[in-house]
Amino acid sequence: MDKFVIAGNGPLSGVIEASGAKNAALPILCASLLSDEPLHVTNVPKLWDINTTRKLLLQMGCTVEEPAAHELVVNARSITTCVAPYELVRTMRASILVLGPLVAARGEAHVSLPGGCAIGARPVDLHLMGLEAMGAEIKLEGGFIHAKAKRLKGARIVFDTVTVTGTENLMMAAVLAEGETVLENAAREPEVVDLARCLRAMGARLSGEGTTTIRVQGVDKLHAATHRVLPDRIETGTYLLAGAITRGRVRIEKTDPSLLDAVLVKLQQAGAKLATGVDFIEVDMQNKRPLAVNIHTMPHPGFPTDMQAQMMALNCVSEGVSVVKETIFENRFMHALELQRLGAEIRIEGNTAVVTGKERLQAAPIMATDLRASASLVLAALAAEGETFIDRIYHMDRGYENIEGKLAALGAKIKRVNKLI
Ligand SMILES: CC(=O)N[C@H]1[C@@H](OP(=O)(O)OP(=O)(O)OC[C@H]2O[C@@H](n3ccc(=O)[nH]c3=O)[C@H](O)[C@@H]2O)O[C@H](CO)[C@@H](O)[C@@H]1O
Ligand SMILES: C=C(OP(=O)(O)O)C(=O)O
Repeated sequence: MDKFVIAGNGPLSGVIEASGAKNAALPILCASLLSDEPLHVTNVPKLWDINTTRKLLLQMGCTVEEPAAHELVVNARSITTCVAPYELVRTMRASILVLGPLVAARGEAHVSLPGGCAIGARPVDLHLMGLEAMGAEIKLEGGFIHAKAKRLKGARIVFDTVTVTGTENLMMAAVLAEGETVLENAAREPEVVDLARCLRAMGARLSGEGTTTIRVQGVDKLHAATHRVLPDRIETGTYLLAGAITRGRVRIEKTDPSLLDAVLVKLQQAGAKLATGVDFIEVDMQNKRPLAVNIHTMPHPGFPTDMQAQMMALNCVSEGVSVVKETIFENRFMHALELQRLGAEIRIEGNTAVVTGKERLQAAPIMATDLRASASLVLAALAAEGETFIDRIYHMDRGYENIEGKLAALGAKIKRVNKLI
């Protein structure tokens, strides 16, 4: 199993480019199932989750071409099966995103129930409730969701919890339904907005994305389209924190500062000097120790849960005491135990972590438990004294393209090794 060996070596500095957003590319690739014509997606990040989605689409009978690096053309005309098997779904929760498109466009779907992962139970009851409200017949059997519908019917659906993939699944289902669907208390995440833009390019009629009410007027069919995936705000935020935690100066290009308002506010509170332009963000810590900042995760536009672990790592070396409250997932503090191995002082009480900043962390062998937990460990290792070994970094490859290349370009000493150490 691959490991990272990271030697903390002072301030990082330099310029790197953001990749396309994983959490936008995944639903957009699944949206290809809504049409018999090709969907050409550009700025697709090179990630494990993208490979898994590709395998999922291929085994359903879609064709997937790669006309250039970071581009995929998917055509679902030749689809032969509406099954998303356990072997693929268990490696990627986002596979649930084929459910809405398959029922809407093909009248049936058989999707393995996505399991819980290390960050919480993550049920899909709201996805199913919405599809049922649109007239789908749903059965759970043998670990699978079986959904059937002749043609879905528009409905008014009120989410009692804000759900990102739930909103995406039902938005995709609604574009081919008969009549109007209204999604209330919808997720406002930029990735939902990006999916809506892609659907519109394919001929869908919808409005309100980016607000809590999304209205969709169903159409009979969608057509070919080209869509560029928006930049990854979580990847961008992670590298900005790599600059901050090492007291360095890092510039991220091909990104969009308007996607990261809540994170940039926290970086400023931590004492970072920020410069932004239409497509870049630069963080400059001016060699100073960061200040501790309180975090309270919230659905967009609040502070993203997918940046909580990385921010906790920053707090571990900041001046002062901070309170980190996780309100989205009930078990998203696995990184705290590993950060403690590096000498961090963290006290967990329910969904709250109280972090007392230390001037320095010390290297130790540690283990990645999920995607963003891994990112926080990499950040902490960059700021620790000595050589840190991080095991199970396959989690990281799910969501960060060429992480060691990008960090090395900023001056980090990071190596991927594949042997027992
Ligand atoms: C592929 C993708 O885009 N993943 C993101 C997506 O995950 P995902 O879409 O799975 O997360 P949700 O927004 O659905 O989850 C939010 C909360 O709602 C709960 N819930 C969700 C659905 C449901 O049917 N019932 C229910 O109770 C979840 O358990 C969780 O407590 O949004 C999360 C929250 O921003 C991010 O951390 C993930 O990176
Ligand atoms: C939790 C994440 O992804 P997923 O929903 O695919 O598990 C993430 O991107 O941080």
